[in-house]
Amino acid sequence: MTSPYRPLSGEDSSRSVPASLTIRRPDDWHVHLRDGDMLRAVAHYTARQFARAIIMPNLAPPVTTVAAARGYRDRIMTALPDHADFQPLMTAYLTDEVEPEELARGHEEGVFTAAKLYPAGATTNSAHGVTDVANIYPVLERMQQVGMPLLVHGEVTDPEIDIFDREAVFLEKVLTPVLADFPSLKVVFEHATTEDAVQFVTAQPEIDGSPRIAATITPHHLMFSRNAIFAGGIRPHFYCLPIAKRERHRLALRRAATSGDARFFLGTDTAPHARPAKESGCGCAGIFNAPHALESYAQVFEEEEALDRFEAFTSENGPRFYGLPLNEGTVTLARAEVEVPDVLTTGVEPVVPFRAGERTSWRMVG
Ligand SMILES: NC(=O)N[C@@H](CC(=O)O)C(=O)O
Ligand SMILES: [Zn+2]
Ligand SMILES: [Zn+2]
Repeated sequence: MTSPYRPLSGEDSSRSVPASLTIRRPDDWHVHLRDGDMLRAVAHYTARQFARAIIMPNLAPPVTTVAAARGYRDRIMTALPDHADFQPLMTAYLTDEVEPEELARGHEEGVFTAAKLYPAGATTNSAHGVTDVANIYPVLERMQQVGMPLLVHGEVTDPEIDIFDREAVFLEKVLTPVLADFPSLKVVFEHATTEDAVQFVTAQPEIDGSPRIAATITPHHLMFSRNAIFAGGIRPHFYCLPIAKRERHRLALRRAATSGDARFFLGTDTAPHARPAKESGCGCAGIFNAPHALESYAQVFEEEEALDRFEAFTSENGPRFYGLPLNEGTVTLARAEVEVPDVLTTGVEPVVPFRAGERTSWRMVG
């Protein structure tokens, strides 16, 4: 089968690529760990590579209260091997009904790091999301007051809007007024997929010399364009939301991620679904990239000849934006291949990982 990825440009022998790379321990600023059997099957992949992760709250039912977030945090820690050195950073799922005081209390008590806006119907488990951003204005007011960041799945849900345009329309119709109405609210534009989003983020003025908006970028949106979803047939394991866009956008994301600009940082959006739920007449959106996420990012930075900016993207820009300390300790990647399995069968249900059957060009070794 031909690979839908851009070929490694490492064939050029005039370029010197280090045999290994040691960086400050990284964090993952956008992760779906799920719950129950799936949580137990996947959590260790994220904890192996990352010191901390922003845990998405789109469970069924969603995580909307401080008590639910504490319970979920405990289940995550229980699912990990003993002595795992990993800190889940919890988020609240915004609904039309969420109470501003519940969020503020969760933030004050150190349970909620941030709150997540899913427009109702935009993506997996978003049925309880916000139907009109006007409904959460009192919540945004309170978040702005207490300095709690707003994380957004930035797509409009109007079925009249073409799926490839939903991110750009969200920027204009939803995010622009929110930023104007809440001038000191901090925002993370999650899983940016368009040149429009890159330009939008870089165009926003800073507050007192610090960015007030940043964006996470996934490995998969850096590695393939929408052609991969249709390469020789329909390939459900390349389907996620926001959907991959045309090549021009992928190249803009690669420039942003590797630029060293502090407003762009690592967020894998690892989103496991059991194989039957992906390989279906109506397959779920989401790509499970946790097993080799760092390896994938390293490959992109190598291809862009930007390995000197890798650590800023993986380990510095995120904590600085969130106002958290940088991690102590390091991880090391070697310029060596790993064969990604076709399917992972350690859980109750099989899950197909990102890059299944491919060889990575980097390997995390410690
Ligand atoms: N990214 C996805 O395609 N899916 C995510 C939800 C999300 O991040 O939008 C999921 O929870 O499966
Ligand atoms: Zn999303
Ligand atoms: Zn996500």
